[in-house]
Amino acid sequence: MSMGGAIATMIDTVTGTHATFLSGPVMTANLNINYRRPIPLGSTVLLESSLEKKEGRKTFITCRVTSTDGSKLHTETSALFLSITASHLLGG
Ligand SMILES: CCCCCCCC(=O)SCCNC(=O)CCNC(=O)[C@H](O)C(C)(C)COP(=O)(O)OP(=O)(O)OC[C@H]1O[C@@H](n2cnc3c(N)ncnc32)[C@H](O)[C@@H]1OP(=O)(O)O
Repeated sequence: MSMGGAIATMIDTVTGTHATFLSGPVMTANLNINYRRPIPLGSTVLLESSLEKKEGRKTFITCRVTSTDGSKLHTETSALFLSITASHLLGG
């Protein structure tokens, strides 16, 4: 079975890339993952990332991890990304 942290990395990467595409530079503020069914090691899965809403600096994204045919739901996630400036990245 795949580890929860590895699954979270996959989800953070996909939703973070999606949020960056929509909103420019962002950081993950919140990642809320419900693990519904285990992911067998070595299996191929589908990640579907959707924009829920944008409110000012906040970009809310949802993400489902399913089997490739969509029949098995592995995880459901809601994520919040906050737009940041270059100075935030430098610790300012
Ligand atoms: C491959 C490409 C991937 C790209 C994406 C990569 C994403 C990452 O993994 S980044 C690494 C992990 N994330 C981090 O280390 C982030 C650490 N946290 C931070 O730096 C800051 O807390 C940060 C930037 C998220 C927010 O700080 P800051 O910009 O000062 O915002 P702040 O003023 O506290 O809050 C702004 C608003 O967001 C809300 N907010 C902030 N954090 C949260 C949170 N965790 N949950 C809910 N709401 C939040 C605040 O309530 C506030 O709301 P409102 O304006 O309505 O009052």
